[in-house]
Amino acid sequence: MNRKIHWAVFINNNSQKDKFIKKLLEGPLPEGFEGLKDLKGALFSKTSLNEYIDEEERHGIKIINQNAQQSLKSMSSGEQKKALLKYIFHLKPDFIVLDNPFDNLDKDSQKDLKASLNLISKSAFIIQLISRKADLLPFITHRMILDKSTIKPISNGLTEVKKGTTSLNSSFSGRIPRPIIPTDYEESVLIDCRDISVAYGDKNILNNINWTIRKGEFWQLIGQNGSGKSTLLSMITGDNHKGYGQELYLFGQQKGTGESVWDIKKRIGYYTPSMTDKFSGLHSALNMVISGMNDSVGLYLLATENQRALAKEWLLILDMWHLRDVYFADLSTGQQRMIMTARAMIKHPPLLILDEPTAGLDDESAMLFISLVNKIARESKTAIVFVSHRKEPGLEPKYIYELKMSPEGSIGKMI
Ligand SMILES: Nc1ncnc2c1ncn2[C@@H]1O[C@H](COP(=O)(O)OP(=O)(O)OP(=O)(O)O)[C@@H](O)[C@H]1O
Repeated sequence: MNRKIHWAVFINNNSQKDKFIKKLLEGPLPEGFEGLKDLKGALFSKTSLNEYIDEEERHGIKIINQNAQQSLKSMSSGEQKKALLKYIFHLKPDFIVLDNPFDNLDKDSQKDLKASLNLISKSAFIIQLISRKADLLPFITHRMILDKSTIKPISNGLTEVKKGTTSLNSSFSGRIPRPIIPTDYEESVLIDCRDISVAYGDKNILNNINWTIRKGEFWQLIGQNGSGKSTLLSMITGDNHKGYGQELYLFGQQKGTGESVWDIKKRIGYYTPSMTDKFSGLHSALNMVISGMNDSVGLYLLATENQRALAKEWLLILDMWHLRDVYFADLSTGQQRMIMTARAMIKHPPLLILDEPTAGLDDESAMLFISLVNKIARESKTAIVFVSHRKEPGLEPKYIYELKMSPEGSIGKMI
């Protein structure tokens, strides 16, 4: 094939990305992409990965990791993306749609992925859906913006890509609303990991981790792909059976000494973007926030007046009260994340965990989201653990805990 054309399609809060991807892969082709008619396309995205994970969990069918012992779900983000790319490579598609391919990847993995994509670009057309300008692939020849459902060319460099107008830390009026009932956990130490080690078979993951999280502290957890961040989080949330018999104290009680899982869960607010896919989306923005008080999405019907009033306060702070009756599915990605964070925070749990919460957001939405997290940290007694690969401009963690990989398992240190 001759020299290839490759497109970057900038997406923002208003872009109807999913519909655009569907049209590219199933037709009718969007304007400007008619040249792809009758060509075979493949999708490289977090959503397609989640579908493969689902397939494996529900039906035990391995598709992209057929030769691996390990389940797709238990792989790190970098490992999952490598497996997907290898699978796509093997399919020999004519074009590949890349949906924010660098999300969730650390610098080294991004470099590896860039090199592989460069190679693939010699034989397949690439359409890169991109939220953050810094991610632009070097071989891209055409740039456009997806404005709602309309594709518009960018003639002059990137100047037409919307500039952020949000100023950090001044985006919300009023203070974070108080909970109806304060937490029943008043001790200063929330989580205490003493010499925690984890191995899977002969693969060492964590090596003598010592980490104490106290009331009100704002942490960022960083580390390369595969360094064990998710594994460590699963210890903290009480979900990992490898915590038994170790010096792991969750809200004052050692793991494996008859603690109730419910007592741990109710003290942690948790949000990661893939959670959003699990909701049908047919609940209003207001009801999604209310459901954070009842721990089940459907139970907003039983909400008390106080609960409704509190949810209203949150929507007002987020400047989303006018969107209260809009279906969650119809909100922009940035707005959905705000709602999910309010939902996780509404009871002021002692600990709030945000796992890669800015993945897939455009620069402006990411900035607004970070501004909300900083505000929560300043105005509540909730401790925060924010997991992210990117150095998030503007994020103001008080402490950074870093996992550094080694053959004996990652060691952790405060930096
Ligand atoms: N159940 C399991 N069986 C085998 N290996 C596992 C299991 N769970 C995790 N691992 C391995 O442990 C390592 C650490 O994975 P983990 O997901 O904790 O890393 P991470 O730092 O969160 O990575 P990422 O940033 O890419 O999400 C990976 O190599 C992963 O494959």
